[in-house]
Amino acid sequence: MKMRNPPVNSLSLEFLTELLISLEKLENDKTFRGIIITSDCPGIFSAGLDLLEMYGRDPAHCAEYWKAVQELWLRVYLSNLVVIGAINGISPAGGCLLSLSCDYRVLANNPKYAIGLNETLLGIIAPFWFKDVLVNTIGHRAAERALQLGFLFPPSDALQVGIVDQVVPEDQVQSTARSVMAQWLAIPDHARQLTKNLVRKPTADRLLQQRDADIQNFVRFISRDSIQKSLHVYLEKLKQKKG
Ligand SMILES: CCCCC/C=C\CCC/C=C/CC(=O)SCCNC(=O)CCNC(=O)[C@H](O)C(C)(C)COP(=O)(O)OP(=O)(O)OC[C@H]1O[C@@H](n2cnc3c(N)ncnc32)[C@H](O)[C@@H]1OP(=O)(O)O
Repeated sequence: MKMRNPPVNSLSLEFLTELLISLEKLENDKTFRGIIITSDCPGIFSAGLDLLEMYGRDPAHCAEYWKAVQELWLRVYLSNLVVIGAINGISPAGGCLLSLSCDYRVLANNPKYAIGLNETLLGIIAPFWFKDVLVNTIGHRAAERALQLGFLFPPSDALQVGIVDQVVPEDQVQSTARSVMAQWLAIPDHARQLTKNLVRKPTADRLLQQRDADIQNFVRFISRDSIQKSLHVYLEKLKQKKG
């Protein structure tokens, strides 16, 4: 699955909906047993959640958006398919969550391709289920530092801390992802799927048990004047960077 939402594969409501529909189709087609998620935007896996879906929007829109974010996460995280991330670009925040929700992550060895949950740098916070997935992946202490400081790990650090499973030369990302897929597909589906569910269900259940409350928390938080100001400042910084 090649993500194509130029210029930066930001996860807008429309794009999330497209991804959800595509995933659902693949899940329902029994001839598919695995997917490789990668990007069609040069140098960018995904810029994460679309800031314009959270800035200057009314509460109803924010609620609809957050529901779609939750939905995509649950679908990828709990997918019965083998999901491999072929991460061929930078992957901050929501882009990192998408990567972390794969069963295996292969990152291209380019110092620009940083990955991490950088929410605090925007003046916002990673929701508890983003945090849970990071803690599950790199452990409590490393996650505590990474989350507070908004670390974006370059490939060598990303491998060392375990946020990705493999770092390979850029031209080998897709072929490595395909070899990894072959290994994973050698396992009988039912055994692998039940095991995946056993490991991941408690984390997903934490959100499933409080989805509506999570949406309300998000809407309350994102609608605060101080948070809207932080988003404004961050968006202006992105604009000014262009010069
Ligand atoms: C108490 C209870 C709390 C409950 C929950 C509360 C909290 C809310 C949590 C919300 C979670 C959010 C997670 C996220 O994912 S936030 C998004 C984080 N993303 C980023 O920080 C990345 C920002 N982008 C960049 O750093 C760069 O754009 C880049 C990806 C490195 C690419 O750089 P470059 O190639 O130089 O491209 P430009 O910077 O020029 O960007 C082109 C274009 O795209 C716009 N853009 C970039 N990123 C986003 C984005 N994420 N959303 C929307 N738009 C984006 C950028 O502004 C440019 O637009 P213009 O061409 O119009 O100027």
